[in-house]
Amino acid sequence: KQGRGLVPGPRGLPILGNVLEVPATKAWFYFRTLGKRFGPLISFSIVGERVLILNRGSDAVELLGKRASIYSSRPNLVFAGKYWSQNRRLVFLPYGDHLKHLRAAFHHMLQSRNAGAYDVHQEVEACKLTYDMLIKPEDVFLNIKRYASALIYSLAYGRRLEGNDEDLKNILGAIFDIDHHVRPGAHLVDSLPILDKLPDVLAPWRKHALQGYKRTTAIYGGLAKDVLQRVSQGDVSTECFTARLWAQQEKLNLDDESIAYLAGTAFEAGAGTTSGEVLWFLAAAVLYPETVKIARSEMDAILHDRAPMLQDLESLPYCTGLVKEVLRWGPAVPAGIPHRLDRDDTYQDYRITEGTTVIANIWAMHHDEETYDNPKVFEPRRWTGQESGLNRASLLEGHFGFGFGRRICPGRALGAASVWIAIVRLIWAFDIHPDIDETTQRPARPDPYNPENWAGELITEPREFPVRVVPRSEEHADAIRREWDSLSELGDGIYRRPAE
Ligand code: HEM
Repeated sequence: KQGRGLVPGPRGLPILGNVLEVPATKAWFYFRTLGKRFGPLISFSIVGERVLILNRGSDAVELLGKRASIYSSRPNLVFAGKYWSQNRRLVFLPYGDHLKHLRAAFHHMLQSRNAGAYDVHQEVEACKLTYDMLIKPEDVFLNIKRYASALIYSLAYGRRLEGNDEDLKNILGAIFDIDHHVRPGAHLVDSLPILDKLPDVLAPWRKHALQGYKRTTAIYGGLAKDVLQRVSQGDVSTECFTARLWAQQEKLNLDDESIAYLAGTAFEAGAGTTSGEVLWFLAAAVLYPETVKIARSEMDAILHDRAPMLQDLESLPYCTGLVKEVLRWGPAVPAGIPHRLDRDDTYQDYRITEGTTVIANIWAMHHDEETYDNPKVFEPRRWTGQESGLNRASLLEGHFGFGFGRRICPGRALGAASVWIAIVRLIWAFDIHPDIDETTQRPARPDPYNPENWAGELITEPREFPVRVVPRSEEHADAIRREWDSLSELGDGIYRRPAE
């Protein structure tokens, strides 16, 4: 074969390329289907921009991982990145010094003073999740979303979400806006950056984006200033990302707005992903009830009725394998976040040109038969039985759910542990049954192979399905009520409880 051709892919129209073929929604399914015709690497163009799709993990490890020095940029998002975010959202930044600076600050922000300090937050909120399931069984999905939001809110702003519902409404509004504006095709200027050369009068979208920036800055800025005020009154004694940034503001060389956006970004990137994974667990529990039974017997045998804590993670290999399997089987970010290639490159027999947008189809990678045996099947045992056992770090290995190389998710350890404690607590306390689906008149089957069962585009979750989460016994329901009652009595000191 002659070398150095372009990666194969569907032939598109002149100028428009394949823009009319690529579906605007759930594109990871379409990209996987293309793989059946063209192989694991596929390329095409969209209005002049080259796009490379990676459907197999080993290619992503090579390109986005080993060659990270040139594959770590992001496509240029003029509307959402340059104007709406004023380059303060690190997730949209091209690779370079500004990104490195903000990623370093982000790491610093997540660095807890005390080992295990987040465990208390995660366990308190997981207890609240089980309590909510008891008292609001009709709100199964909402209870899980509330869990993830309350957790990130407490870590980011050092106080409980309860009683601060207005904040949650504002933050979710800001997330909704930004999500809306990054959708493919949302703004022509993102496909044709030359339009950014137009003067304001011919580019009314610019004003619109700047207003969005102002609105979001008021929300995130207000929350960050409030932390500063509470710190000065000696009123933030718990874990708090924002307080940590204020304390190091000079050393980290951050202006006030950057601090506000770093904490806001943690919320944007961390809440929907965490709840998305816990919700995919619900789908797995309905489709593979025997795995939940095995996990529960393991817990009962080892913990003797006690509710699981994060410190039990290594003693519960099947449960930990189950959580890892959730991260593989139902990735919350199925098409990753696009990377961009900074220089011409060659790979295998192919030429990949500078500026190519590289999409890691994480969902296809996780369902690739050459990588995993029977990938369609939810099977926790594929992760157990290794001699070294499973620990917190191994939750992050063997799959691609947290992305790649220099853009790998900086919140992955926190996210994986939050997903773990929520899932094992739910298994410990509740039976999960499918409810009758009104259209089919059969028990719901939220099969992830059907695009109809997915909600969301960048950050996803299973579309809501009828499910019942019922306490497994009156003793377990009582234990949850008792635990929550004693935690609530601690008031603001709730997260200071020594982890027993
Ligand atoms: C189970 C939960 C989570 C999942 C599945 C997840 C997944 C991902 C993925 C796939 C990416 C894209 C990586 C790439 O471009 O290659 C990403 C990026 C990111 N994540 Fe997460 N994430 C989770 C939780 C979190 C949490 C809790 C935080 C913050 C506290 C967070 C913060 C971020 C940030 C800031 C980025 C952008 C990094 C960059 O552009 O350099 N994530 N995440």
